[in-house]
Amino acid sequence: MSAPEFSPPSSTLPAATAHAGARVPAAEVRTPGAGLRQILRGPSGLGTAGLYPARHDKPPTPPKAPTPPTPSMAPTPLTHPTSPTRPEPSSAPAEGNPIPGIYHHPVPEPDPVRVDAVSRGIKAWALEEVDLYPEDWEEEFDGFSVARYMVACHPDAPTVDHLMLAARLMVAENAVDDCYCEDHGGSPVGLGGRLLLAHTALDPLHTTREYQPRWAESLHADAPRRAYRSAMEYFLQQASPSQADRFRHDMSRLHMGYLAEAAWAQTDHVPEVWEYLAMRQFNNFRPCPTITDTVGGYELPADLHAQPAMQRVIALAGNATTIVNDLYSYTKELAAPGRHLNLPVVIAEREGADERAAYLKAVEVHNDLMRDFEAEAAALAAACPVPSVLRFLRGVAVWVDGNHYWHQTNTYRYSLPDFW
Ligand SMILES: CC(C)=CCC/C(C)=C(\C)COP(=O)(O)OP(=O)(O)O
Ligand SMILES: [Mg+2]
Repeated sequence: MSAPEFSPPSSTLPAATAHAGARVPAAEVRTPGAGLRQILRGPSGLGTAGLYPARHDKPPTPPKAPTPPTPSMAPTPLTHPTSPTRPEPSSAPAEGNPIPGIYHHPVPEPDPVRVDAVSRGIKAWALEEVDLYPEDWEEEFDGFSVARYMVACHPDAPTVDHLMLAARLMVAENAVDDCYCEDHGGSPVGLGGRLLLAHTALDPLHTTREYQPRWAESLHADAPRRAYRSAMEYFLQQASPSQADRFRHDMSRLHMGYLAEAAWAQTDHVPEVWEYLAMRQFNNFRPCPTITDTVGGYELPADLHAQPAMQRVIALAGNATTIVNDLYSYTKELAAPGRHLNLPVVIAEREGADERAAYLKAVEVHNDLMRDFEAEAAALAAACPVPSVLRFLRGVAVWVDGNHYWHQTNTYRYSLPDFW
């Protein structure tokens, strides 16, 4: 199939929010033209509501008390054994406040039935299939709430098994970050070698008969490699070859970002703000939203994914989601030993701003990235209204929203600074 021609997004095209129910200050709302609204809205006839599982017209009201799971969707029964230990709580009410002034879109509470199923499945995988963590990390594993995260980010996944693809990769990616780079024994020293060898769990070594078995054995040598290897094996059962290659490319980007962060940490270098943003474009959530089509059970063709306009949309979305992390994890990172770079810290250091002013400027940077993402996504949707493109753009937008939801509500992990 050849890609339809479309021009690069133009700033003269009307911008649009891709979401109903966005809480945007009235002055900031730019109104899309009727034609563009129609494209962004997609089909609206009888029976099309199921295409927009995350769409809602009003911000959700937080539940007052835990509600029993309702069978609102019928997930495919999990084939995994039920975990012997307690999975993350699934039906607790959402907690946490959004950062004042942050531009975001609230999402409905993730389906508790699915959260429960993914929670059990991921715990069983972590404990029984990849021996991911020692017992005393269990609370932290549960507190991460990966099931709630993934169910919020992928409301269009056709089955729980599809959600499990995203959940395993998310856990594996965090295991590499924790064990190789950060909290759990990570260090910048020797990181390049560790990351490269772990990367071969995603992008296999092709070598001679003599050396192949030693490599294959190495993939079981530590938790990050076991997790990468297994999560990728599952992913390959569902992904097409080009979806798998897209994922490998995004993971190479991620690993390059980890290396730049580590190099700066080793020399205690604080980059300029734009340099930090460049590093964070690579040390980034990008590999997560870009699997939205695999998790959704369809494919954005490789030639459409590779279009510069699509690449720009993906990069802006990844950058917005990652600066969300910098903002919500700010106090956690300040409390950690040593200096941990994040956008407010770098702005304070390089632009001579006090902590509060730097933080508020970082919120504005995030908001600008979000608006640019939405404007470029709207322009691309208008220029290339191919169904897989429209669904992929919606999938990325929903991932952005689910990611904000998870950061806001993960009060086990994050808390806001006292700036307001
Ligand atoms: C899931 C995934 C691809 C993560 C890659 C990069 C990453 C770990 C983040 C974007 C999160 O940033 P950070 O390391 O600062 O995480 P915490 O603030 O510790 O939650
Ligand atoms: Mg962080």
